[in-house]
Amino acid sequence: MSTPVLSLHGVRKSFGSIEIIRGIELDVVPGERHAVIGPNGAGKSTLFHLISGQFAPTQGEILLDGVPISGLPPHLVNRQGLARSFQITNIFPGLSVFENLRIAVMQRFGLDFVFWRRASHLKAVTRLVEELLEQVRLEKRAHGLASELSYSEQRSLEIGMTLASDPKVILLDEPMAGMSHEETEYTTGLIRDITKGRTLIIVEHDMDVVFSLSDRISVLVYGQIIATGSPAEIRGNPQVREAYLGEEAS
Ligand SMILES: Nc1ncnc2c1ncn2[C@@H]1O[C@H](COP(=O)(O)OP(=O)(O)OP(=O)(O)O)[C@@H](O)[C@H]1O
Repeated sequence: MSTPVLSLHGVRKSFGSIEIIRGIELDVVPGERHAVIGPNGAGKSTLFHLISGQFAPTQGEILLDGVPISGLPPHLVNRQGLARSFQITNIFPGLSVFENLRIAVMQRFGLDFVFWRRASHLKAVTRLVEELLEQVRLEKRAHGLASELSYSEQRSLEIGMTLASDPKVILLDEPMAGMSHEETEYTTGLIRDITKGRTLIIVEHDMDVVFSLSDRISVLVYGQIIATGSPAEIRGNPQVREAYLGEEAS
């Protein structure tokens, strides 16, 4: 296995006296699409909060490209190269699709106003925004208001904003939540395209999506990873079937 881009060693998280994450060991390799699945309340969201810096672990270490990030606040974790989708609430509904993406690109550079007055710099930003529009297939909607997009288009925009920082690792938290079958199929294709050559970690309840999209799957049960493997390995794992997948995997 190549050197992991994200590693968790002995990661634990307690709230008061209750331990929710109970000693996670996980290596995610560059370029893989890795899903985390598990029953309700297993700790998937908590795990994402730990990786993206919303929570600090009670114990253990998280490394991004070999650099310790555990305990860093979200904006510094983001600067190290990890981007997490923050759902539609992150979109500015009164701005156009183009303007939303431009804000995300400008945040990436984080430079002051004087920088943005240079025409050449603005042109470079516009080019990046146009590339993102193409990647998330929103070119035709560029000048419409974000609030006028369909639900799945808003998710696409939000994914585009996540890509704007050119992250090493992308975290997507239930991207298909609330989507129709058609929207789910469309968004799965989009995620497959935009994550080519990138590293994705996804939490998703739709098992068709998980098994078709992932290179590897980790199964989280009661705060512990009980198995990590290819979709075929996970499907055939008796412990996983018993603890979680049950008849869904058949
Ligand atoms: N800030 C918190 N304080 C106390 N308990 C918490 C906190 N956040 C989460 N928990 C508890 O941790 C457990 C795991 O929650 P979490 O949301 O991580 O699970 P999940 O696997 O994402 O669930 P779901 O699939 O339903 O989204 C739950 O019992 C939850 O009540």
